[in-house]
Amino acid sequence: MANPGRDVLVGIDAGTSVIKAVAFDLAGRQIAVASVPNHYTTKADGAAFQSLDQTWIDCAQTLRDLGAKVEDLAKRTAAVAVTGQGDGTWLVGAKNRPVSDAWLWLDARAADTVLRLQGSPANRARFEATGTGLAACNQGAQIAHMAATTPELLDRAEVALHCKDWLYLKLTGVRATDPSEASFTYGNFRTRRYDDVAIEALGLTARRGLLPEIVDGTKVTHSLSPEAAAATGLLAGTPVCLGFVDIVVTALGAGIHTAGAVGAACSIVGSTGMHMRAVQNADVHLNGEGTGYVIALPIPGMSAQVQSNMAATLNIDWVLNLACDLLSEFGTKLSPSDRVKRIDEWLQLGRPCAHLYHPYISDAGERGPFVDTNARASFIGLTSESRYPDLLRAVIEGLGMAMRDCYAAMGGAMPAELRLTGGATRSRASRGVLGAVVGAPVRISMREEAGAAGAAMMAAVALGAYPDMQACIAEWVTPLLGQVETPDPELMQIYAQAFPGYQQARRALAPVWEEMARQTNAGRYPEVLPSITRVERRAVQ
Ligand SMILES: Nc1ncnc2c1ncn2[C@@H]1O[C@H](COP(=O)(O)OP(=O)(O)O)[C@@H](O)[C@H]1O
Ligand SMILES: O=P(O)(O)OC[C@H](O)[C@H](O)CO
Repeated sequence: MANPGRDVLVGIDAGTSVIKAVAFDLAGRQIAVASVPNHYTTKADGAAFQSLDQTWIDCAQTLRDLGAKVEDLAKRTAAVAVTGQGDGTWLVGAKNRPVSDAWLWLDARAADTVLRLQGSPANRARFEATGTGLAACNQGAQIAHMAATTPELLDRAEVALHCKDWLYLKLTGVRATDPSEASFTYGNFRTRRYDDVAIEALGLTARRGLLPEIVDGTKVTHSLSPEAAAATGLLAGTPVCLGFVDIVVTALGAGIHTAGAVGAACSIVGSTGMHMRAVQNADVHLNGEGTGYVIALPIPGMSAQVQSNMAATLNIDWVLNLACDLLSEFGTKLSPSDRVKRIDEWLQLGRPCAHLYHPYISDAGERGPFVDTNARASFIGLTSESRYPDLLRAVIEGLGMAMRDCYAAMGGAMPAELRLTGGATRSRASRGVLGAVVGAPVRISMREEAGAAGAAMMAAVALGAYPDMQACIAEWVTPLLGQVETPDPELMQIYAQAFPGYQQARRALAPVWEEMARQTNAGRYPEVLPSITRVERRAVQ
């Protein structure tokens, strides 16, 4: 290590719901966490945006709060590593000032542009290079949409960043992105560089100047600037590591790749669902439909083969909110933690496979294993006997069905072991359902903050605390993997029999969603009932 006496690594994970800063010792033991809620706004036109300045203020706050929890944090910090929510567009202009609010991965405004680009003959070549299907959440699609609709925004921009890149810029003054976002958006996962074919297929050759330098955080760090030191309470000159996108560093921390584990896969069941396995680049399977992501891992020559459900726990929140809205009409208020506590009870009361639920609750539709902005959630099989616990159970089963749909589309065998992380995997009952639907034994990690840990692991490798990532995994990840939880064979059979119906129904519903979207666009149906306002997490515009 370059600096003896510096015995703490700080990982920042700037997520969609929460921004966290976590302190670890050099062997990966968690010391303390500080967090603040993230703020973003959604609008009826599909917009989902957040303020760049506020994101930096929130991030700096978590670092100061962490400093209040860890004695002598500033002097002891060997490095800071930053990861964050992926996709989206964070435009920065002159003097490193934001050009506008950031478009998030949840933003659906680029849907028409995605359809146009998908229809172009160049799209397959783009997919073969990036390994990534185009969806409205991708920065490439969003910038192509801006180029067609609001080119003045791009004219004012000097660089197009992602969330973690913006925080890296605020921490170090360096405009950069990492190999994972660069290659799945505009590049080639094999070379981890930008690719002319991919950029041209998006129609963005003329805007190429917006793409920043690619920095591999396992090899290169930059120093914390004096301004950032003043804002965060850390010392100027502290090395800062630009982490890969949160999806793969979370998977790294949660055990996507450990020595000798054959057939292991990793699912993050958070706001969004990310289902993936670590493969050698030569073994990546590029499907005929051109969907999914291939995201470089911070391990040489390896990528995560990913299929993603746009919404995972957002569906659980929706069904819980439904109950809470009704209860509050009758004067009963349930706090968010009260609601979550009832999940297990309702899950036990609900009848297995009483209904089918398609968890496409996001306004942006679905992105894996099929891309359809018009896709919408639905229950199938309601009867007069259907009760609330049945619905709650169907929602969690639906997350499992969507997960199985994703793994089935990846090519090769279904997972031999499913390593789970994210809010919905906290309880054994929910894990039991998810494992039984996918038909795989489940394992969770004792690691509480997998995303921040994965970023900190990159800093540990960059500083030379480990000879390579494999050695770091052996100390930070493998020992924390919990017992194997075997799913109930009877449940597995019930779900295996129901799964073809789940797929058949979602295929059959596609023209219905299309027609509904047409009607909505024609103004026939109001987007939201006038009495119900959308969740405005914070008014930033
Ligand atoms: N026991 C559970 N079973 C199923 N879903 C859960 C459970 N606990 C939490 N969740 C879901 O996970 C979401 C996020 O949970 P939480 O862990 O509090 O947040 P985060 O993942 O952002 O840290 C909750 O809003 C809920 O939808
Ligand atoms: O912020 P979270 O939900 O942890 O991660 C979001 C992903 O990076 C996003 O779904 C990428 O499109």
